[in-house]
Parts: sequence; structure tokens; C-alpha cells
Amino acid sequence: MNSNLCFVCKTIYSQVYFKSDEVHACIVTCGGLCPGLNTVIREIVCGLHYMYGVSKIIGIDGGYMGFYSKNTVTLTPKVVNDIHKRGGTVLGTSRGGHDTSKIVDSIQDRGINQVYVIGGDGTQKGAAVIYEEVRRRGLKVSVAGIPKTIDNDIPVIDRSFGFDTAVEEAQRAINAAHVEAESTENGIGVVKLMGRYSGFIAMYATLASRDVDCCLIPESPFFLEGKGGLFQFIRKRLKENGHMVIVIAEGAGQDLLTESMQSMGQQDASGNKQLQDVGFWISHRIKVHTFAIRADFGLTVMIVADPTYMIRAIPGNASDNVYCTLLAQSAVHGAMAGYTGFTCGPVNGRHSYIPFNVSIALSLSLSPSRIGMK
Ligand SMILES: Nc1ncnc2c1ncn2[C@@H]1O[C@H](COP(=O)(O)OP(=O)(O)O)[C@@H](O)[C@H]1O
Ligand SMILES: O=P(O)(O)OC[C@H]1O[C@](O)(COP(=O)(O)O)[C@@H](O)[C@@H]1O
Repeated sequence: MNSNLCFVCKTIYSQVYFKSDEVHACIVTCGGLCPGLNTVIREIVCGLHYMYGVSKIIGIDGGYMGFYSKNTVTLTPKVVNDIHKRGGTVLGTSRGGHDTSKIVDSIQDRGINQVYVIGGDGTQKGAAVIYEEVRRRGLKVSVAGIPKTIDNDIPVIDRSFGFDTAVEEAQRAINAAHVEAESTENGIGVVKLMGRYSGFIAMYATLASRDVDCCLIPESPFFLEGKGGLFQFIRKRLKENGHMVIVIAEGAGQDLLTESMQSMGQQDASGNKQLQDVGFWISHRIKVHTFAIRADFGLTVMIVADPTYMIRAIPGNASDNVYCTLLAQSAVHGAMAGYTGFTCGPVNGRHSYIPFNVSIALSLSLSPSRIGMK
């Protein structure tokens, strides 16, 4: 097993570490949904089967906790043939439930020697802990991470799958908001999009659509009242144009919300902070503000309420599907070559294997220079 990775660039290895008939691979998906998950599952199965002659591949049902609390599913090219046309993950997913010892017991008991873990930063941290425990027990098991985040905020790698699809689908919500807003006097369409910590989807959807007047993202603090505040900008745009569209990422303005509403400080099963509904809050504040200044001011604020779950439940688009295929095949080549403890992904255009400790140590946020605005 080779765990001494340092940004190894992927090649198709002529010498493989595992013999085809001794491979027993498993695939697990964890965290939130993202377009393209099924494509990655499909291409790991097909890659193992058609490129390396592997026939023992199982799916873990329902995320990490499925290792020790559920039955597995047998995966063959026939079983996965059409799954890329469906959204979600055929394996199911979950948050929480990462019990390292039980997971590695399950890997050991079942004789699994390749573990393909598809998920975001929490999932990759979980995979790193599994890898450490596998090493501690001296098991010859390859642990390969396939990075997933619809938000495209994984550092080091060039892009993450599902983002392209999400930006494309977000256009539909923005378009609806625009149609509604321009059809009514002083109409304001508010679209809340994903982005707990980063505003890539909101920002790219805004840049692509050209119908958005104001885009609010977590990386860029804003304020409501006074000179340079959001309310002043809204008044100006309505005066100039008679309607406007606001896109807001779910993590934007959370500091303002906790000031004005009582913070509940709740967490999900994985320990992620649960955010308050910024779309509802901002629409309410705009209405209250406008009526406070002029009671006769005709204004309609429409929330195109949170298309997040509609967006992330669709299948990957063409570009994401091609990318998912390359990612999955890259993971398969790495594991078959005997590498372990890595996340795969393109770095400066070259598909690479990145050690878990590097891939999980960084976080990425949006700066104007990243999108060429400065
Ligand atoms: N620091 C961690 N160590 C071990 N497991 C973790 C860690 N953070 C998250 N996980 C596990 O990873 C899985 C997915 O994490 P989550 O944060 O929900 O989604 P994502 O992978 O999309 O960030 C969950 O089962 C969670 O228990
Ligand atoms: O509603 P949920 O399941 O808690 O997910 C919310 C999170 O999912 C996302 O939409 C995408 O998260 P991922 O990085 O896991 O793909 C984030 O923007 C958001 O913070």
C-alpha cells in the first residue's frame, strides 16, 4: 500500500497492486445531495469492472452509519446502467453516524479492501479517520475519497461536480423571479440559493443571468440602513428601473439575523451549524422598511422560495457527467495502483491524488479577484 502521496498526478498504471479477483470494493455516499452522485457511483462500478475485471463491488446503504446498521447492495454494471439519469444517490446518504471503530470493524469483517467515499469536507474528514484506523490495524485497504460539494468550495482541486448543474438550474429560479418582478409595480424578486459559507453558486448564477441587481454572499458583509446600505440601493434601483431581483446565498447576512432574531444555535447530525432563513428574513425587512417610510408605496416582494432542494435533486448535466466519469476513473486507477488515504481531483488541469491531510486542511471562499472582478 502506498500512503506517501504528495500530489501524485494520475496515470493509468501498467502494474496494479490488487489482483482483480482479490478486490472487494465498497462505495458510500455521505452528506447533502448533489447532481452527479449517481454518475460517480456508476463510473466507479463500470471502471472497476471493465478496466480491471473486478466483480465484487458493494454499495453501503445510507452513508457512514450503513456500514454497521444496514445491509449492503450488490453493484454490477447492469444494476447501475441507468442511474446517472436520476438525481440523488441510489445508495442513500446521511449526516452523523460516523463511528470509526464500527465502520472499520465492518470493513474488516466483510473483507473489503477498497473503500470509495463520496462526499464533502465532513465526509473527507471521516474518510481520513477511517484511513488512520485502517493503518493502525495494519489492514491492506485502500481508502479513496471523491470530493463532492455543490458549493464548489473545496480548495486545491480545480472544481467540484454538481456546481455547473446547480448554476444552470439556478437560472430558472432567477428567471422566474425576474418575470414576476417586472410584471408588477416596484416588484422585487428574492431568490435564496445554496451557500452556507461560500457564495460561488449565487455569484456565478448572478453573472450568468444578467437579470440580478444585487447578489449577497457570506464572504461579503452588508448592512441594511443608512448610506451605502441595502435599503438605499433598493430605493435607487426601483426608482431607476421599477423592479429588481435580489439573489442571496443562505449563509449571507447571518450576523444581522442573529442580531434581530434569537439565535437558536442548533446543529445538524454532523455538527454543522443550522442557519436561519435569510430569504424570509430579508423579504420581511424590505417590506417593513418600505412601509415605514411611505405607507402609500406600492411594493410587492416575491420570494421564489428556496429552490435549493429542487436544484440539488436533479441529475448532473453533460459537463458534470463527463467530469464525474473522469473523477471516478481516477479514483479507481489510484486504488488499483495501491494508493490510499487520498482525495482525487484535477489540480491545474491534471488529475491528481491529494493526501487527506492536505485536502481537508484548507477552506476556500470567494474573493472578487477569484472571478476576475478586481
Ligand atoms: N470531523 C469529522 N470526523 C469524522 N466524521 C465526520 C467529521 N465531520 C463529518 N463527519 C461525517 O461525515 C459525514 C458527512 O458530513 P456532513 O458534514 O454531513 O456532509 P459533507 O460531507 O457534505 O460536508 C457524516 O456522516 C458525518 O458524521
Ligand atoms: O439543507 P442541508 O441538507 O443541511 O444542506 C445545506 C448545505 O448543503 C449545501 O447546499 C451543499 O453542501 P455540500 O457541500 O455538502 O454539497 C450547502 O450550501 C448548504 O450549506
